[in-house]
Amino acid sequence: MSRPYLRLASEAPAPLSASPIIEMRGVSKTYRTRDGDVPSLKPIDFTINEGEFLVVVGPSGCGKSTLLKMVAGLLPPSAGEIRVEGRTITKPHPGVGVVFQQPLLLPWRSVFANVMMPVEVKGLDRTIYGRRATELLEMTGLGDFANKYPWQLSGGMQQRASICRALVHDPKIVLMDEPFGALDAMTREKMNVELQRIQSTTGKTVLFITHSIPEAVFLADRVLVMSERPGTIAAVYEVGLERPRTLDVMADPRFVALTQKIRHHFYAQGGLD
Ligand SMILES: Nc1ncnc2c1ncn2[C@@H]1O[C@H](COP(=O)(O)OP(=O)(O)OP(=O)(O)O)[C@@H](O)[C@H]1O
Repeated sequence: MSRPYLRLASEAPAPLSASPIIEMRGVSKTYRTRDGDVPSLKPIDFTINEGEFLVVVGPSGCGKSTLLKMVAGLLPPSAGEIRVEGRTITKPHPGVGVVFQQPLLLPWRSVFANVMMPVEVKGLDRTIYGRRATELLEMTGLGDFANKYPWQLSGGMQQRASICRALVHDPKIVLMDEPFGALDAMTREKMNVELQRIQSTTGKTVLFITHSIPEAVFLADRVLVMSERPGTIAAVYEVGLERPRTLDVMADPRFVALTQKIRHHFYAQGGLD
């Protein structure tokens, strides 16, 4: 039977011409707690290529955030090695921007000052990167809100500001942990279109976590499906839909077929949540 979109992990090696930017070799995680060990990830071997949009979906508690935190250098693996741009990760890497589910903006700083935080922390040129912050705010429709405070913005606007903050120092890699989970459905769709446009125009490598299968297929070059905790790679699906994508792509028979295939995968293993 031909399976144009479904490839098992072992059958879907990275294309030969692509250059690896994030490499995971035998990466596993067991949390040591007072109540005993919590095995969270079984060994994972996976490569993300430069410029790739990789989306991870999986049941609640399967270790998605754990994986992202390890790639971010915020958490050490229990075993194995993660390499970013060829270097083993032992602490946060300057070429990586991270967006969490909550915008985590500082309420006493203006939107512009929040976006500029990585520039200050890294001691980068304020004039050059200030221009970049302004451009990013304009690009995400926040140009008129640079001098406002986070509480004067809607949830979607705050999340857009946090995305600007993750991009301001021009990281090659952006890690996003359910960034749109708290948004209403329409704002979320708009954010997906925007993120997809930003990624395809800037060529960033994105590792994105979501619970939404349509969101995953809309955004991804490849969707990595994880198994239940302790999680590991259950399957990798190649999306293959042309870019730029608009919301109309959701009516494309290939989009529908792939979302169904992934959904069936989840029902077969006991559901998403
Ligand atoms: N600091 C910690 N100490 C102990 N156990 C932890 C810790 N952080 C996470 N875990 C456990 O590790 C497992 C994986 O957690 P993780 O947050 O990575 O899952 P997830 O797939 O991101 O979940 P969700 O989709 O619900 O956000 C869970 O069973 C969780 O209880």
